[in-house]
Amino acid sequence: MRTIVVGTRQSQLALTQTGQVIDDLTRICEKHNLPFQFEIRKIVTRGDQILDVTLSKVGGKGLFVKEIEQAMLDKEIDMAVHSMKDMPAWLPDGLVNGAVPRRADVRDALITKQEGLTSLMDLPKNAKVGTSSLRRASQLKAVRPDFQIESLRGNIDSRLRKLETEGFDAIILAAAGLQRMGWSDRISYYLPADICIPAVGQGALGIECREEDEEVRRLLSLYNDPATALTVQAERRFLAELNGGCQIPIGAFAELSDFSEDPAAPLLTLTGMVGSPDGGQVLKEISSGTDPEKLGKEVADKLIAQGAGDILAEIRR
Ligand SMILES: NCc1[nH]cc(CCC(=O)O)c1CC(=O)O
Repeated sequence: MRTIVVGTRQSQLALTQTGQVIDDLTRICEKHNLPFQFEIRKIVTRGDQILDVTLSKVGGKGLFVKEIEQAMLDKEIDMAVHSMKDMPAWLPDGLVNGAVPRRADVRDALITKQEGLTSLMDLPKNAKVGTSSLRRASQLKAVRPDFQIESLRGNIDSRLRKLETEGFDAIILAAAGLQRMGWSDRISYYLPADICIPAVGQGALGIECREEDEEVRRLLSLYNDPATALTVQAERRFLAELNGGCQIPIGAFAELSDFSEDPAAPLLTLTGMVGSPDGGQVLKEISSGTDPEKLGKEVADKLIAQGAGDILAEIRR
């Protein structure tokens, strides 16, 4: 019996996600009679150590995954469960994304003190809104230029506490994280994905493993959800094309249409956005196609033709 060591960050969300993935994999092993058991190894990443300071100032992509990837290359762990949106667009040599499980909710959610919200227009004038995501700030300011956007850092649990202690009218979090924690009753309003385009990979998980580990790869292929994998592939190609990390106001989400003519090559629709942090400019493009790589590149090219490169250059300066 092989023990597969699963690396994870030690935030509540990371531990919950890893536990849920191990439960799913255990069920798959029972069903297919595979001789594996699982063990969790907690790893502190640089991103966890510097949650209080401005992450974008520290720079670098993959602040939450680097140490975990090194442990995998060093064979201290065999696989790792990541939030897909924290994964850099490129993986290091020797590692692969072995499975993309079925995606949860892709949308961002508003958590407010006021109840019964039916739109962003229901929030008071000059509302103080907490988010450190330039992507969220840009898209909210585009609809409500009066919003006072203020930085909000930390794990999901500490961000929820800050809604009360720091006097925000609203904070924004990914719906998926709250749902996985069993806290979806805190959500007052789901932001429609076409108004606030989610982060690339939002709501999805990525299970990373060593390229040469055939046993683990075979197990993970049984856990992969092909539809989610295709949509995430288009979004990530889009991100790679714009050379984006999570600290840049870029968003994208892809959907599979079920009215496809050819079931072997389902039709994907990808919406992408690049915005300025003050919401003064929000560029959006949408395209459809069957090849996720071509589609990701096509939407990125259309945004660059609209001037997305200038917005991104200004932010990276
Ligand atoms: N950037 C942090 C992060 N990374 C993954 C999630 C949870 C949602 C997901 O898996 O997409 C969150 C929290 C948030 O953005 O609210």
